[in-house]
Amino acid sequence: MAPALIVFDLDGTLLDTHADLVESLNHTIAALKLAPVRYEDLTHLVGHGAKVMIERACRLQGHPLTDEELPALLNRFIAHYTQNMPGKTHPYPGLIRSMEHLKSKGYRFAVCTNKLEGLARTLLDRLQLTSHFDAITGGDTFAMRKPDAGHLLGTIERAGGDPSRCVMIGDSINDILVARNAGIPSIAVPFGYSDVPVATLEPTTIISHFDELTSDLIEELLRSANSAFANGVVANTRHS
Ligand SMILES: O=C(O)COP(=O)(O)O
Ligand SMILES: [Mg+2]
Repeated sequence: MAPALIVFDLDGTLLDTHADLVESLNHTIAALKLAPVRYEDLTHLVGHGAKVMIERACRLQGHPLTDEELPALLNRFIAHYTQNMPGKTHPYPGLIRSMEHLKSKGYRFAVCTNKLEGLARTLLDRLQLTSHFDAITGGDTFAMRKPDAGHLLGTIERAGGDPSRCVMIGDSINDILVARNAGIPSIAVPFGYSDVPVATLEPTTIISHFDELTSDLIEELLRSANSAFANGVVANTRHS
């Protein structure tokens, strides 16, 4: 049987990006003389792409944005974030070891993030991680983005994967929803930026450290998902 494709979310799943996101976001909103946001605010701000993050941060600090204000702020964010990459950003503990191990068994990897694709690529390049992934797609790669199934299914297609041999791993609601919408099992990690406990998102399973991301776990998830699928327990959304 073909080895599975493991599709990762980026912010809060592959990489601990919080320090640099907070720094660039605060640099961005300082242009409007708004007070800085805190790390704790990120759970509510991150996961829907940079535009939403900037809009929400401004609203949080008492300044709802007009459509005219957003483009300049987005450019300010992109410039600052790009210039400082990789900054303090680093892979979560055990990630590289787990990927190397899974790779040696033939597993393949892709990234499906709502970050702008260009930012995701530059960040992964500067951390020398790009070569691990057969596809990297962002919130602006397709006409739709997470939680729309099309973003995940498009990522799988670009990686040459088979949707019946894929799992999605992420830290927040959009990751769990995109997997459910695409008919693919999900693994949640609790160390990212969800504003609710990840168990309440009802992922297929939860791992609290990448040491738990083993081939046994992945094969078990795929077996259960495919038998539920074959028995008609879950809707056939995979190829819609
Ligand atoms: O909000 C973002 O920039 C992206 O977040 P994600 O990598 O968790 O999808
Ligand atoms: Mg995330």
